[in-house]
Amino acid sequence: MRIGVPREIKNHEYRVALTPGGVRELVTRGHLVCVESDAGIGSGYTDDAYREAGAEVMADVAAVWAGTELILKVKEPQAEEVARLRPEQTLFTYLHLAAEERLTRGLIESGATCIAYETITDAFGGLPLLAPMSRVAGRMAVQAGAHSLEKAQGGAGILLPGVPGVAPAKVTVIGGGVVGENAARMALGLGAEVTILDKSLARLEVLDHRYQGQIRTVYSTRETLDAAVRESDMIIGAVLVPGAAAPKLITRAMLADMKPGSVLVDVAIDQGGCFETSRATTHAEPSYLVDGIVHYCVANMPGAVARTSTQALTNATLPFVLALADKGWKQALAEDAHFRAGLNVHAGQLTYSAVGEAFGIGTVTPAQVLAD
Ligand SMILES: NC(=O)C1=CN([C@@H]2O[C@H](COP(=O)(O)OP(=O)(O)OC[C@H]3O[C@@H](n4cnc5c(N)ncnc54)[C@H](O)[C@@H]3O)[C@@H](O)[C@H]2O)C=CC1
Ligand SMILES: CC(=O)C(=O)O
Ligand SMILES: [Mg+2]
Repeated sequence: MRIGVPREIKNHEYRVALTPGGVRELVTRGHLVCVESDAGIGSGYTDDAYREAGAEVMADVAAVWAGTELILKVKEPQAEEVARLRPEQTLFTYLHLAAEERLTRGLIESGATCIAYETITDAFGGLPLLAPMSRVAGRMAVQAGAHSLEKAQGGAGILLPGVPGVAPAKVTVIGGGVVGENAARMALGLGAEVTILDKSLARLEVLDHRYQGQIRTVYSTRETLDAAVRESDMIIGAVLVPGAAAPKLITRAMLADMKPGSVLVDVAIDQGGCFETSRATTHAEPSYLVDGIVHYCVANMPGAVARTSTQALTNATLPFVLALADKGWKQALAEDAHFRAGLNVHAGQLTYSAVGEAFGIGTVTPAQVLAD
């Protein structure tokens, strides 16, 4: 199969969808991999490293898209990339469609087969291609939040761990999944006082057991959210309803109850955000103030630590990439129900019901598509 790896073009996105090691795996199996010049440079991989691994490095981005059957990316396609997609092509990348109606309609119109990393499932109820980046984003959320608490960023001027004689900051994490647990671990390690809110008692039980009282676990209700808003110096939004738009858990009116200069880090922004006042930002201008509260809402946080993130992402995607290349999308998805859950769009039809519900678009199931 001919496989294309374009350079990522989203603002301050430095990851790449395949390492030279991944290229070598594909080439060894007889596939042809076309990598756009400088696609890996932000992650520390030179064009020569890709050539040595057996890739064809192409300066012309149009040729990478035009000459290949499978396109591997990291971030959702930008408008100029959607325009390059063809009906016979398969696109494998993060999509986060429930947050972007225009992109959803664009992919439907393209006629291409679009498989989202973030909706692929595993046998343990997890999301194995979201998890590596959720670990990165969870850990980064505390770094970003700590920076945002500094006066120069509009923050309250609080040092997360405090110092002897001065109390540490209070950090609340809403959603104790992969992002939430990683954020809580970092905040704990830095000496903050950490609380996790979740709707899942089973998840809170796991966290309680794992952290042996070092992290408070609280069932998420209107009442406990109100208390978190009043008491916290930093709140990290880390909820997920897979594939669906994030629920708005903190409204604008609630900001009035927060301490001035407190910080909201909305990691769930890639699914639309879980705070009413969140809007997606980029690493160029990551935060803004609303009613005296600092908002950090970068939708591609792992892009800033591209070397770590590219390696972690491609470790997880490679087995799925190999299956697509060896078998073609139809057989690969037919043989694996968890991989099939990644199918979001095929031949002009939406195949993911939570996205259909978000935008009032009719859907068919992946199983129906495969039966055709
Ligand atoms: N901004 C960025 O750069 C990145 C964002 N993300 C996003 O972070 C979000 C979280 O991802 P993961 O931690 O991997 O998901 P996860 O599925 O591991 O965890 C989500 C948690 O939220 C809980 N939850 C759901 N609804 C809730 C509610 N109403 N109240 C309280 N808790 C609730 C669930 O019980 C679950 O424990 C996703 O939207 C993901 O796409 C992930 C990586 C990078
Ligand atoms: C998960 C995601 O959207 C990211 O890593 O950018
Ligand atoms: Mg996005």
